[in-house]
Amino acid sequence: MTAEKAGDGGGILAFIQGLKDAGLKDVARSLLPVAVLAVVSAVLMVLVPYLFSRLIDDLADGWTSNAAWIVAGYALLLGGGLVVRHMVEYLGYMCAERMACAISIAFFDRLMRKTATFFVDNNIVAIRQAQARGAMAMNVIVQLGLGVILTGMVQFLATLVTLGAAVTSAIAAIVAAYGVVFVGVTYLAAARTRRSLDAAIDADQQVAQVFGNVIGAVEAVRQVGGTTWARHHHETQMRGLLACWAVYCRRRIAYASLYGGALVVQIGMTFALLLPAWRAGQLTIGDVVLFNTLLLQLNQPFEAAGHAIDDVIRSMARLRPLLRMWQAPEMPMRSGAPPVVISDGMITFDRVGYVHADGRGAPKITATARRGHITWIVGETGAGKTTLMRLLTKALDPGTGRVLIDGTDLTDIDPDAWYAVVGIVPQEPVLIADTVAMNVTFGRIRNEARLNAALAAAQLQERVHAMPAGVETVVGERGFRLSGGERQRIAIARALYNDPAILLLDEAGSALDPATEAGILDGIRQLTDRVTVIAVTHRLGVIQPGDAVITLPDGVSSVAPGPA
Ligand SMILES: Nc1ncnc2c1ncn2[C@@H]1O[C@H](COP(=O)(O)OP(=O)(O)OP(=O)(O)O)[C@@H](O)[C@H]1O
Repeated sequence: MTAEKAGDGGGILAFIQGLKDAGLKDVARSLLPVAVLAVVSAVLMVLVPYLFSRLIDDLADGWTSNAAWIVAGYALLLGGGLVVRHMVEYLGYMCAERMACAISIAFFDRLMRKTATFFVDNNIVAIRQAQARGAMAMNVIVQLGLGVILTGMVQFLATLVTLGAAVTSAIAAIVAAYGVVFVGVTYLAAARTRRSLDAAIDADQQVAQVFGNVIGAVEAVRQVGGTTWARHHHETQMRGLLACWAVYCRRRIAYASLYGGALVVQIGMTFALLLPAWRAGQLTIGDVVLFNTLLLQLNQPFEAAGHAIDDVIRSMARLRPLLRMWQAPEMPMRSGAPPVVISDGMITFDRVGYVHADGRGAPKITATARRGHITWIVGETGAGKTTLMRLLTKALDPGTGRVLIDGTDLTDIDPDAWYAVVGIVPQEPVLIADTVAMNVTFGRIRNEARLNAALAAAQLQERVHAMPAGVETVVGERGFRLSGGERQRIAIARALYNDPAILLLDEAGSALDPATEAGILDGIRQLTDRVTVIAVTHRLGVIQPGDAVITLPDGVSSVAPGPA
């Protein structure tokens, strides 16, 4: 628990630093005028009843010329106070929304740099939930901080000053003590129930993770008759979450008696002091009215401040999943790193190996890939082919040995600089719900000639031109309006679009018919005089004489004798 809390502290600092980098300073600056207005609003909340009490005393003495002025001032301040309170509320809301916007932008930037492992551990629903809840939590913290905690504190101080002057300093001290007890009990209750609150937040995040897993695989779940299981699983999790919240709420209710007790003591003590003073003629009836109004009014900010502190603590807990993700390791980027210059295009595996957490992975490989032919990586399933490819795509860093690119250690090459020269076709193509053109260019500058050339090289040009809107055809969620082979060919076109110096294909033809795969490979072979091509395959028939083969787990580089 202690380590976790310390981690949270570090997380908050890193989080604040990240927000500063994302332009939070501007948002923070815009909070200042709202804070000033919050102070004005709090002062008015005390000034107005004070004026009213003076008016009553004036009226009790008979009508004086002052009374008209006091009534006018009272009415104006009452109206003005209302306007200022609304301004604080909505300007605070605007600042909070700006802060939420800054958080979303900064978090998105961070996600872009997260390691591949991060996306293995967290699904999109869980990430989105952490982001939305975190932004909402910051929103609550800002709004309550300005509108309730700051206002409440200033109102409290102004009331004390007013009560001290108009009534007695002893009563002011009792009220202050009540405030301290109220806020102290709130803090204590929040601290004591923090464990059950954290458990509820963690359970909530778990629900999101499972929700994302099941909804992401909904068709498969339906097809195996797993909907009852999925529903039950989700319901069990939701009930577990509810149980966590019930424990938290029950514990909080137990603290309510402390608030009640504090209020009884406060009222009893203050009236015990006040009434004898009034009977002795030391206080006017106006003073008693003022005291009563302020005391009742004072209880509100105490309660509101108590709830606000509670909400802020709850919001801090809700920030935790976001903070954890915020702090998760990122790919080491080197700002201003020079572009990678590929000269010979020689890739050397120098005793390269990687072991996953489960002890499996890629064995130590020593081999070389050159231009002039395709270098195939083959081996039985689970031998470590994809793991080796993930080392080449910098999704993983070697556990042992090095990958050298024209003699330079790949670990020392900036990811962005590397991705500018490499084309990657993963084992499972990733498409977004956008057009064919967008799925090929993927945010790179669009060039019609290159787009068409890439589609042609992927044997997709004819098929795309036959589509209703050609390259502007929308492919559906994850490209599901296309066939598996078409999705794979879009991924190939995407890899070729930027004219890469190195091409990495991980079973890129697994969903294609032999003729289409052979056609694409013929085109790729023609590129090998200027492109280093490394490809994983299970179909040994695609290997041609002159190709190089790295067989896992041995990792021996050899020239294939011919088609199998
Ligand atoms: N992220 C991971 N965490 C733990 N183990 C992993 C991870 N990724 C892969 N593995 C394990 O490492 C081993 C090698 O996996 P890899 O995907 O590299 O094999 P492969 O040769 O590409 O297999 P296939 O031919 O079936 O695609 C497998 O046993 C796999 O279970």
